[in-house]
Amino acid sequence: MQVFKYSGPEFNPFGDDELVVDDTPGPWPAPLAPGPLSARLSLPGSKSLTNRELVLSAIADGPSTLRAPLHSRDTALMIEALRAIGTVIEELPGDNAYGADLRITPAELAGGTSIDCGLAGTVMRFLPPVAALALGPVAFDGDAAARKRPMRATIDSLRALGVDVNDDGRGRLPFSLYGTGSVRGGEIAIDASASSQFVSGLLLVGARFENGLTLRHTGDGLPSLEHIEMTIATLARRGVTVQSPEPGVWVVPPGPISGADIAIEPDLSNAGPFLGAALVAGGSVTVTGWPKETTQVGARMATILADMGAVVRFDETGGGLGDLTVTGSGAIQGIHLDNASELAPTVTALAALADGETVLTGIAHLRGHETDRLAALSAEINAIGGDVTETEDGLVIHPKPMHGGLWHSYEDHRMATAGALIGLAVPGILVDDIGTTAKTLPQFVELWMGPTLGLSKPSVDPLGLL
Ligand SMILES: O=C(O)C1=C[C@@H](OP(=O)(O)O)[C@@H](O)[C@H](O)C1
Ligand SMILES: C=C(OP(=O)(O)O)C(=O)O
Repeated sequence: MQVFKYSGPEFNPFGDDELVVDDTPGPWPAPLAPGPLSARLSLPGSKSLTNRELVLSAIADGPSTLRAPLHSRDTALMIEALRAIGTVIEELPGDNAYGADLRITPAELAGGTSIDCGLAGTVMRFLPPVAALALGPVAFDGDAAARKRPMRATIDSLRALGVDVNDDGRGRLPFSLYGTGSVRGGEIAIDASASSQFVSGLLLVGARFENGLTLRHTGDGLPSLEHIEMTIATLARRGVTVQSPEPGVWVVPPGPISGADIAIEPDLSNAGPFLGAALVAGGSVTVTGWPKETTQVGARMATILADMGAVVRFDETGGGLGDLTVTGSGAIQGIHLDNASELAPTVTALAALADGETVLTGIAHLRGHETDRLAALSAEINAIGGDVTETEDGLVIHPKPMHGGLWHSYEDHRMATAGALIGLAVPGILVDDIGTTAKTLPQFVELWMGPTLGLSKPSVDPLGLL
């Protein structure tokens, strides 16, 4: 693990001290904001879009090219998994700031292999239905933390589709399946209340099942509907039309999936902490390459930050893209927000620094994310003097002065960035494992210290703007 720390006195990031990189594992002193910000940055590709497009490219009728895909732990795991079952994935020459474009050539899928899901929900929920199309056994496992994440709907749905699955009955990783080279498909019902990824994983592959797929969600509320919409939109671009005759029911007809040339949008959820920094420190942060139309839930950050007191501006730059600029005064308003999805850790960090109460609802399923995010956020903020209460389906945050201390990341990239955000305003926050940001944004520290805070020379400047 690479750890970044200052060569000078801790908690004094404003002097002449140089940013040095060393390899000694240790906590990362989150820098205080040096004053109002004036930052402009571009971000690497979306995890959710990259991993959907990788899957669709692997089961398409012809080759695909992914432009500006995300290169991070979660996408590397997806690439390795698809290669393990036979897909050819090559890096194309080029000089992208955030890593190579990818050429994906589908091949006959073969089992006889094992897949490491790491802690990636998209790998553990999207890959098993793909592997079921392969000939031969495929074993799935992941990090110790991944063995706690809900997997029952994936396991049960594969069985209902006629796939032979071997598991220990806990509805968790590890398990293995025995592909026969085809999947019968047809009509099934699942309880997807623990994760929208159960639905997305099946919809992505449904057109490849002999009878297609009719999927009915039977449980309580369905979380992260935006992510299901994203799945349907990525399928539509490849010629697969998913019908939804009633809420919670989706029909995927059997048929072809086209190869495609796809430009991946920047990750708007990962933009959250950077844009939120303007609210904490004051000043402005601009994220370039922001798509005018998108299915990413991260786009909601623009409205959320406006509701929390920011001035948000979108300047079109052409080609359906623009610059999103968030300007803050340093004052933050509390909000009531339902279904914050993967944005919840960022919003909670901001709420802890706000002037009034924040109530987050509709996020009970965050207990099954990289860690139990409701427990982790309340434990960490309360440990540094804050006031967060867990409710049945969310959090209530009351602003309270906080003090420095060790901030635990729980192997969760969004817990680590939440610590960095609080550290902008609270002196002495030490994030125990900032390296966990590599799950979806390996350049987090460079972008945070460089373009955002102006504390170091950025080594990533894709648009030559900095
Ligand atoms: O499909 C996806 O790309 C995702 C769906 C969501 O999962 P849940 O529905 O489990 O929250 C989201 O939180 C995750 O970060 C990415
Ligand atoms: C929940 C998340 O990840 P995953 O794709 O592993 O579910 C997340 O990125 O916030």
